[in-house]
Amino acid sequence: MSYTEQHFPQEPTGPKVVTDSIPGPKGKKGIQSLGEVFDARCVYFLADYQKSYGNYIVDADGNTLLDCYAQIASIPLGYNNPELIKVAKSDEMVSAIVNRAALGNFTGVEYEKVQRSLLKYAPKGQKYVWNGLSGADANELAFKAVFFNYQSKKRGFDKQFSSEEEASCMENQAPGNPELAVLSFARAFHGRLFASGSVTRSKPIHKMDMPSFKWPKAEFPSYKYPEVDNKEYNAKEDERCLAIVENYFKTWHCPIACVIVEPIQSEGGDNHASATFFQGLRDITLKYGAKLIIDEVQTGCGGTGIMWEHERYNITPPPDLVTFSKKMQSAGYFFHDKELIPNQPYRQFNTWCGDEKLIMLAAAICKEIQEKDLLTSISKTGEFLFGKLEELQKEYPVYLQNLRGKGKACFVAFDMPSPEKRTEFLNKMRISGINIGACAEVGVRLRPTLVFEKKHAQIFIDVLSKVLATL
Ligand SMILES: O=C(O)CCC(=O)C(=O)O
Ligand SMILES: NCCCC(=O)O
Repeated sequence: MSYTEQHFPQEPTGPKVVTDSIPGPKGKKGIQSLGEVFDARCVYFLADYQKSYGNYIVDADGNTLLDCYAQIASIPLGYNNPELIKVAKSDEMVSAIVNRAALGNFTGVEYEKVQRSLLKYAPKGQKYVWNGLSGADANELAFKAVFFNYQSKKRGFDKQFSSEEEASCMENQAPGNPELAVLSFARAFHGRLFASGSVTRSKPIHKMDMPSFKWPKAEFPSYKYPEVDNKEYNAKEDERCLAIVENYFKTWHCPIACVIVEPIQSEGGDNHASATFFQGLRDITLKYGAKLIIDEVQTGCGGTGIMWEHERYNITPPPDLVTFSKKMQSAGYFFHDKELIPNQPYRQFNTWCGDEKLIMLAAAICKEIQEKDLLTSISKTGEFLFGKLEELQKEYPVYLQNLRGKGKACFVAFDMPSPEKRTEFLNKMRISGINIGACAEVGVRLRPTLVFEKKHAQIFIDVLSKVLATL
């Protein structure tokens, strides 16, 4: 029996659309009234989460859509997963919810066990975790850890701050607030807060009008597909982009304390890079005494068929920090060098220091993935899906351009010929019962749950081929 047969015995056998448009009349009315209390302009449709089940999301009008986007890559094990519901109803979870601890100061007796249960699933080579609240928060916390470490090393790890440093930081001035930079890449997405917004480079809408850190932007490889026919070109792309990174280290007006990079740039267009590129980044950061942060917010927790996508590249030594959120539900960063724990308490601190209920959920999700071998099954689904997409691509080369993500489970994307065609495509897919995502200007991305099986992939392909025939 497959995972969904076992855990979602009532899962629909296919999508069912009962209104002429999505949202239908109830959804439209609901969104309009919601707009009085919430900025509802980005709402695609109103979902009914109590009725959503497994791989299917149900909307307010009773439309049942096969969900290939899963809350922007964030539902790991299907809607209303019974194993997670058990965890949610446990006495420990109830206590964590109604007695939310300020974890740094008033840690509960059970917390060590919770933290250890999460650490079991840390990426290879990582030993510690610091918890945050969202992907953007995780990245900003990681930057802080890096900056503290950078300055502590310079000052001497055990040395106290000087009075000049203390006075100047109260004026937002050096030396207490030094000029240090984070290098990121064109088309990167790392969040929308201030430091995370400064390293985000995918769309102006994410950062317009915000004061920003003036940090260097390198180029991320732009590969040609299929990869087998473009090996030489793609290898040159790696070299070109690595040379740009190194040049920034040589010429930037202040020290670059770290590089942040996604293993696959997701929001920015599902842009992949090779093991050579990532090892090159590792080598450059080591050469210049900088840290390497891998942002696994979207790629982590199994979406690419392995738990942490960067492990595929065997980066040696492992990255210094790995940030996570989305499918993990909890957020934060893993690391291995104890000196990334600040030299004094209360530097990396806030009221919550994470969220115990979500850390419990994260550990339960990882355990379920491991115990039910969901990485093997999602990889098999991905292989089947990609094969079918390659066949369709022969028939519709204009609409399935740059098909990418082969061998990376269902973390798959392709490009449409124009933004207008993409909008038409996404709308037609939705009204035909498939919820699917966009990325960059013309990209279409699949981000299903880890319990997306061959039968679901087949439904997707059937609808896709019908829709492609109408474009
Ligand atoms: O738009 C956002 O803030 C979420 C972005 C994201 O992670 C994505 O679209 O992949
Ligand atoms: N960054 C994704 C926001 C949601 C969307 O455009 O579909």
